[in-house]
Amino acid sequence: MTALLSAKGLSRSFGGVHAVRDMGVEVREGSITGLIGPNGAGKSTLFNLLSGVIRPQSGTVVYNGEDITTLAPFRRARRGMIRTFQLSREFGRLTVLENLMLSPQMQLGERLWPLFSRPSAVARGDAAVYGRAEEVMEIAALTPLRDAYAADLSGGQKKLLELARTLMIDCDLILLDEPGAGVNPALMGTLTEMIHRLNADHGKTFLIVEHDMDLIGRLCNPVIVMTEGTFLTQGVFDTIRDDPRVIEAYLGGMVDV
Ligand SMILES: Nc1ncnc2c1ncn2[C@@H]1O[C@H](COP(=O)(O)OP(=O)(O)OP(=O)(O)O)[C@@H](O)[C@H]1O
Repeated sequence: MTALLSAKGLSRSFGGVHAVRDMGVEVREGSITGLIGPNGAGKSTLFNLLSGVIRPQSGTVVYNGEDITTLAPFRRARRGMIRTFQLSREFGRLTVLENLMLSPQMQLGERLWPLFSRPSAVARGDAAVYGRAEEVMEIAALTPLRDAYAADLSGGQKKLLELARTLMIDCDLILLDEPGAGVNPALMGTLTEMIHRLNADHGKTFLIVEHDMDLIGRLCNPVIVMTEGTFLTQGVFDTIRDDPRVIEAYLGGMVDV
């Protein structure tokens, strides 16, 4: 399999802190690749560099053979690469359906104002967008919640909505930032199953940053380990878990892998 996303020599400092230094990463097409590391290892900064939220001070990011190092996030989205955020970014006073219908405009950098100034346009919507929203709600088990306000959803339901919103545009690569954070065990099963199905049945490639090792172990191959801003190792989860260098990196932070 070829690399859908590849980054080389990425570095980014904040003041004197080298959050990411000389970091390389490859995400194979069709994989669910995990990214782990102790607190402060640089995972979120790397995610921000890969998704274009911040620019690297050195290094390159290549997606689908194209150098996208300096492209804005919405331009990356237009090329088929979408990300979610650790804290869900839904509109609390809109329903699940309305959030989904707004999502393409948001992700593709189009103007939102006309939609808010003409709320009936959201309700009516474009037939194709409405149809896609119905499909996505089915995939994400959100159909029973279609008219619920996003603000009233549980933490786990918000994570499902966040993931569902990425499906509203035609994307190949989804970057998930801690999808399991704040999700109760019952919904964790639904979320894990959804990611698995999107990969196996819909051909989506994933890069997932996650602290929940159960989710990483169940879904991800390979698993990339970062520590102190840079690449430590990568491999299958069972090997990574027993690697003394990985244990040492985590034990420095007094956390079991
Ligand atoms: N905007 C910023 N300004 C200053 N320092 C920052 C900034 N962003 C990140 N850092 C620092 O860079 C280092 C890496 O942080 P980062 O959030 O990328 O790590 P992480 O692996 O995602 O951590 P966690 O697992 O706790 O979310 C940390 O020392 C952090 O304090």
